[in-house]
Amino acid sequence: MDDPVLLTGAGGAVGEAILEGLGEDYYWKLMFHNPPAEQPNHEYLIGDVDNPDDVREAVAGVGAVIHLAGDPRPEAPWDSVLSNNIDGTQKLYEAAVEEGVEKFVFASSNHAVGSFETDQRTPDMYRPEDDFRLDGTEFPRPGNLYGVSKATGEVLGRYYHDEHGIKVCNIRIGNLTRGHPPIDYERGQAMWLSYPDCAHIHQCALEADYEFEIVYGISDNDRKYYSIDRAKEVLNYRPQDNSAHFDGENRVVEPDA
Ligand SMILES: NC(=O)C1=CN([C@@H]2O[C@H](COP(=O)(O)OP(=O)(O)OC[C@H]3O[C@@H](n4cnc5c(N)ncnc54)[C@H](O)[C@@H]3O)[C@@H](O)[C@H]2O)C=CC1
Ligand SMILES: O=C1O[C@H](COP(=O)(O)O)[C@@H](O)[C@H](O)[C@H]1O
Repeated sequence: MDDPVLLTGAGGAVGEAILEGLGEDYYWKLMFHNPPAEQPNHEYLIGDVDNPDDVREAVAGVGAVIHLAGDPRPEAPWDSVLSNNIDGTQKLYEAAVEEGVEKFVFASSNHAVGSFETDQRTPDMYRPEDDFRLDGTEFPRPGNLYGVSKATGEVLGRYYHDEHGIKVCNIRIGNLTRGHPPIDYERGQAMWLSYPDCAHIHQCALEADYEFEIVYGISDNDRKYYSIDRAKEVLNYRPQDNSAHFDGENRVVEPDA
């Protein structure tokens, strides 16, 4: 991607992981909701994705969008996910297709499919010997209204791709934590996404050739109930991390050189 890339939600955790890994690799246009504490090293603007003027300004001149902005709380109430996640995503898509943006990468979530984790399947599905896998072809099954908003974001992408041709990659992000996987949390270890793998999968989504995709964004954990085969095949995703390579906070196996 040679054109500038808009990163919404740039001040958050996922934005931090992406900029740490790819800060030098693209001409970034960062969108913050509130003024950042430190002066960014990249072009930036302050705005609300639920404001049509702000999103028009944000997409001006960019070739791709990584859309992270929104309310990330699994317990977020409907009025918040309706405005920040659903309306905000729709307004951004509308502005992006009007601008002729080529690619739109959407931060979807494990919570879009949270209700697959039934009492019958858990906790076995969080363990390495269990072979239950979701692969991105399944219909969403959210377990909360936040998950509904993420599933809706995916469907908005389907519509804007089919009717307007924009290339769309929905990444159902697992559990991003810095440095090491969550501790004493089997589910979180099974869907861990390391900071380097988070940056890498977003770079893959900016560079690969596809039309409309739904992939899982997790590291290559021994324990997993999300398949990463589609991300490997279509995006050429090659994760370096695995939650099994950690004992608590300590890495006990180095990533392959
Ligand atoms: N961190 C994780 O493990 C996961 C994150 N995600 C998704 O990734 C995205 C980023 O998540 P995080 O970085 O963890 O969250 P975060 O809360 O750290 O960052 C979100 C950013 O979006 C901004 N924002 C919120 N509403 C906005 C609006 N109306 N207009 C403009 N900006 C707005 C906030 O100011 C914040 O900087 C979210 O969409 C979240 O749902 C999905 C799955 C897992
Ligand atoms: O979508 C998200 O998922 C992560 C992981 O979910 P959790 O239920 O294990 O906490 C969550 O931490 C993050 O806030 C959310 O945006």
